Amino acid sequence: MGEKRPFVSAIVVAAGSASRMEGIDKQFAPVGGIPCLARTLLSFEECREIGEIVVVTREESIAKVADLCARWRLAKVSQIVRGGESRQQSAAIGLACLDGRCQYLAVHDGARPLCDKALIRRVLRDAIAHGGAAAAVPVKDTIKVRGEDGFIDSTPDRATLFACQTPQIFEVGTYRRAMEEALAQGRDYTDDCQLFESAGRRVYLSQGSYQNIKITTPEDLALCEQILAVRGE
Ligand SMILES: Nc1ccn([C@@H]2O[C@H](COP(=O)(O)OP(=O)(O)OP(=O)(O)O)[C@@H](O)[C@H]2O)c(=O)n1
Ligand SMILES: C[C@](O)(CO)[C@H](O)COP(=O)(O)O
Repeated sequence: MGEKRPFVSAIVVAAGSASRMEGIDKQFAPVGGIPCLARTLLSFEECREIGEIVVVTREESIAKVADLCARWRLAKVSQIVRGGESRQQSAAIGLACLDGRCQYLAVHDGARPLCDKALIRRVLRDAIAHGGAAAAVPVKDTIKVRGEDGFIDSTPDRATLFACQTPQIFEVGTYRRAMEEALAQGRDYTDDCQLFESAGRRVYLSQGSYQNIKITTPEDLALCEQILAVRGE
């Protein structure tokens, strides 16, 4: 008999303001002919280890996201809720909606539509082994720390530097405690690893993918199309 698989929930955060997108609503922008958010959600839908998906969006987009879920037959989406002022607040709102069976929680940016199910599985395997894991890739450039005067202060050893991505997957009890403490103390982190680490827990860096880009500025949409063409999709 194999071991019982844990119940894994996903929170897809898509309630940002896309202020660097020059007016494009990136969650609904087409990526390979499919709205970005639908493509993101399909990867989690198709990953058999994922038991439910909570989508956090802007209030004015809730009906549009519901239509998108119906159109793309996203049966695992259990709730679509209004997000908060910061990414962490949006994650906290999603956290409050999870199925009581949830043991591991995957947090993923709605704006990363090229994450595939193999990547989700890889991070989940590491999260189960270590309590928490995040997709990450080695940085390609030499990174400089700039001083206030505009000159280079230092050059960290590149071999130790990784760009962190999502999904980031955690044992849910610790994540919940870390979130409660951070909210109570007014701490607000840009990613969930920092939150998990604030509870004294370590996060393993899993092998991410250079294709798993976050749509942040308009040229990232063109980059997505090129990546899909390389993949033959
Ligand atoms: N209050 C917020 C802020 C961000 N996000 C989500 O977190 C992910 C990563 O954030 P980012 O790419 O920075 O998105 P935006 O906040 O939309 O972009 P910007 O910072 O350019 O305004 C996105 O999927 C975004 O929708 C969220 O759910 N709620
Ligand atoms: C979580 C994240 O995607 C890791 O790269 C990132 O920190 C979120 O992006 P933001 O621009 O800081 O909201």
